[in-house]
Amino acid sequence: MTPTPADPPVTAPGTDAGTPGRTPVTVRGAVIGGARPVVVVPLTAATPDALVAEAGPVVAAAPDVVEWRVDHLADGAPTPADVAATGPALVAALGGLPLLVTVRTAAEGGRAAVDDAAYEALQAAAVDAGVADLLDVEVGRDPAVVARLVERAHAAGVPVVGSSHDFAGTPPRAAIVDRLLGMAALGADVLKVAVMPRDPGDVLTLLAATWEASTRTDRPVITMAMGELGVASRLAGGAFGSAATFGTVGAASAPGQVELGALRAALDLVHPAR
Ligand SMILES: O=C1C[C@@](O)(C(=O)O)C[C@@H](O)[C@@H]1O
Repeated sequence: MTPTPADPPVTAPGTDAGTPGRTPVTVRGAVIGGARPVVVVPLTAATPDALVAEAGPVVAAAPDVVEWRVDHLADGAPTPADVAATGPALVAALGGLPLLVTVRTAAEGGRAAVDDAAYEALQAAAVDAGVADLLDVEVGRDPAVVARLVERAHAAGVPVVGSSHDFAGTPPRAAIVDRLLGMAALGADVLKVAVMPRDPGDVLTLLAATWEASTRTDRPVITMAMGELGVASRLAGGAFGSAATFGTVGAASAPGQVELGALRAALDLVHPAR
């Protein structure tokens, strides 16, 4: 980018040296915003039994964080009671690995066709059941719902991952940066944006926005360009300031996710000293 007088000093992402005020989020030993991106593996089973079974090989592969895609439960129609009943068994199966709880709505590429009230109830159930180490909150929902969920999570000591998905395309760089920084203003502790690239230029836009945003906030930023075109962002996003990357052990939860072993090999190349 072309620095303007208003721009803060540019520093290497993921290094504490020279990055005043960078605030990593640490959950059960996983440092989000540390020297190297954390690897997150999603679980997408539709029934409680299948979810616990799905967790087995994931735990064996030892990712940094596990994501529970609650919207896949009950074939896309989970109730708060389902969350409260299923969550503890999953947590027990995870053997101490940190759990990110996500209800991905249909509007953002997920399975849950829920209104704001139902969305809030599902998320609240996860917090109240004590199963979430991190809570994904879609910042595009009703602002009052977002504010209440952030407050509820924080009252329970649960950091919030603000999230926004654009499955239709890639907004301009400034819009992506505004979206990320806007999440911080809403109280999110980690700021996450996923976009769908239409050409390689869109991937560059996403990476440029990642770098810019990560120099303008102390909070960890997570980004990815989805689909085949975006794979480079999942492998090398850490070099541009992204604090996490989603990989698979079995089922993927979004297009373009890379198998965990291959992802780790790439991270070893991109972040050799860490
Ligand atoms: O927000 C994200 C990122 C993601 O959409 C991806 O593209 O890897 C996968 C989702 O499961 C997760 O909630």
